Amino acid sequence: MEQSNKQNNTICFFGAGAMAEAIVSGVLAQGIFLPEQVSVLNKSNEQRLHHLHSKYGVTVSNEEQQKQLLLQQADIIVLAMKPKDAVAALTELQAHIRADQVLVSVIAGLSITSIKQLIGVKQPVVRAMPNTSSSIGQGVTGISYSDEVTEVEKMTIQSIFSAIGIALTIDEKQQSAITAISGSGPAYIYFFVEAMTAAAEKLGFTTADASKLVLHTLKGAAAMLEQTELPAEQLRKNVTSPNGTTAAALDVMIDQQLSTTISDAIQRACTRADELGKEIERSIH
Ligand SMILES: NC(=O)C1=CN([C@@H]2O[C@H](COP(=O)(O)OP(=O)(O)OC[C@H]3O[C@@H](n4cnc5c(N)ncnc54)[C@H](OP(=O)(O)O)[C@@H]3O)[C@@H](O)[C@H]2O)C=CC1
Ligand SMILES: O=C(O)[C@@H]1CCC=N1
Repeated sequence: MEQSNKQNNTICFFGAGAMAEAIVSGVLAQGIFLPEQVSVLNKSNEQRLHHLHSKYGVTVSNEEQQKQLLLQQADIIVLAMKPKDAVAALTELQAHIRADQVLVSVIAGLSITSIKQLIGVKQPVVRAMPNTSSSIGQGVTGISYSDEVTEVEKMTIQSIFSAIGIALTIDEKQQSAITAISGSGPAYIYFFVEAMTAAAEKLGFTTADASKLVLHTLKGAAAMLEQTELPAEQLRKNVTSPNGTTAAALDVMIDQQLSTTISDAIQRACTRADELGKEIERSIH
């Protein structure tokens, strides 16, 4: 309770999806905000609001007048809708926002310039790219600030994202790149886990055993990276006996150019983040 943030008493999530829930869950678990300091708004999905209210005890709304009130009362507003919904939401917000409210966008591609164009230039704007691991305090967030954000506000934002993982201040130019690495990154790992689990089942393990084997292999490998501080290449070599099983598997991956596929995929995600930003810019003009 003592840890709750006294300088910023209320935070309002404009958007109630997966990313909003990951941050809400993380900040509540870490005691950064109390449930009564948090509100979450969406467009229409009642079931989703019911879930968030019953699980976290936060205030929820999709009703116009109450939404306006909650937005006006908030010290920090987090924009957490899909890029395609951003222009409509910011246009709606423009009528209610004050210059002493900090606007934090987690929307992929949406630039600080576009946000300012839609809401006015005096606003302190934060562009952040978190990931869903924030829900368990293991997130990665890249943060960029507009010139209007004060040092005190920066410290507050930094403390929020640091409480739910690691937070790096980055140049806004790097936002698409960080989106492609750590924003989307958990999905790449889950995809790899899905493929390994399916392969284990094909080799005769039950789904439960296959999942357990893969999960613990992943956890052990991540812990080895963290605890030994050895480079991944060295750890990989330690597993790979000459002419052994690992070498046989890695030969298949190398033959099928898995590294190139991963590099191309990440580059494509980075380009897609830029495209999302440009699509938003075009819809403003
Ligand atoms: N998921 C992730 O891993 C990450 C996502 N992001 C970014 O976070 C943002 C949200 O993604 P995610 O949570 O996955 O998306 P979801 O689709 O899960 O959630 C989007 C939410 O926005 C709400 N919404 C849409 N329009 C409005 C509006 N005009 N007013 C209020 N609420 C609105 C939707 O409400 P309703 O359901 O009622 O329509 C829904 O609650 C995206 O911009 C994405 O780029 C960033 C980092 C990681
Ligand atoms: O897929 C997306 O566009 C968002 C941004 C990063 C993770 N999810």
